[in-house]
Amino acid sequence: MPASHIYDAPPEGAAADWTIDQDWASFTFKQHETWRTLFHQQSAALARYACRDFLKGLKLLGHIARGIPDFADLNRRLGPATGWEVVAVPGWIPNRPFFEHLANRRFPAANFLRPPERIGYSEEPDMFHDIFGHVPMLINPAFSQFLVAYGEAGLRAEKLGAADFLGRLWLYTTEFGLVVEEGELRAFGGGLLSSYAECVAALTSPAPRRVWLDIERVMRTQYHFDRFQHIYFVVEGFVHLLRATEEADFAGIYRNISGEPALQPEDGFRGDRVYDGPLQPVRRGPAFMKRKPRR
Ligand SMILES: C[C@H](O)[C@H](O)[C@H]1CNc2nc(N)[nH]c(=O)c2N1
Ligand SMILES: N[C@@H](Cc1ccccc1)C(=O)O
Ligand SMILES: [Fe+2]
Repeated sequence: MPASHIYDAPPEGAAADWTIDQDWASFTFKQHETWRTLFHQQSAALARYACRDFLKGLKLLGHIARGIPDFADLNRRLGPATGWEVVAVPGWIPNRPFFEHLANRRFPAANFLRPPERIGYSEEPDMFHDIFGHVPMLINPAFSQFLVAYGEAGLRAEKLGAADFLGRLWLYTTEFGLVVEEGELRAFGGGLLSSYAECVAALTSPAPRRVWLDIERVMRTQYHFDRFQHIYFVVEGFVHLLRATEEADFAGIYRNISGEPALQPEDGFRGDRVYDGPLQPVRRGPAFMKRKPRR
């Protein structure tokens, strides 16, 4: 069982809002090396696979190529460019503080880094996943506002006991969401952008189901947390995602679906609008995977 940083009580040193000191000085040369390897592998691989605003956001954060970023330094750039700040958390925190941070434009980022042997895929969100996978997308105003609307909806859902249903909306958009841009299928979900292996599968494999986003359908659908998804949802664009979230009657949806069994990720569903557009071609491994010509 992989080491899991899942907390139901604030660990030693965490504040009441679950934030903790990033303790940037504690990271070793080896950990900065792991970060640099992750950064260069992922950015080389994503040029054709990531949505355009992710690539733009990554350029803005370019200095994080050098090694593990000091969040205080990162925030000096991120704040003026997006209105967000990154706050360090010890790992997976309960719904309430998580929603609270998002509603106030504070992005919770894990304060630990995956070990070198988990470079291609990590079963749990680590700092690389949060900073590389999620933060660049904050420069897209509609997506950034979607996260705020999501946090606010989460705080309301929490009162109804519906937070886990809303967690599915996060998972199938912010974690593993796909978007069509100029006719091309691209990834915007942080869980894809921080994992080359799953990003390629989500964009090129015929195996997973791909369905146009419908909020109620997403909230019915269970997910796997620590392996590749069996179904991916496709959005037409981020304004569309924001609009759908702002207009959703989450209380009504919750009443509709809470009495029915959840859909398994493998299940189809009546009314699914299947995405039948083009997939991405499988490209030869990115630069770092090309065999060096034998001298
Ligand atoms: C931010 C992190 O990468 C991950 O996406 C989110 C997903 N949903 C979550 N939901 C809760 N309640 N707590 C969390 O820490 C997270 N982490
Ligand atoms: N699989 C992602 C991390 C992740 C795990 C679980 C949920 C979301 C994201 C990665 O390798 O970076
Ligand atoms: Fe995430």
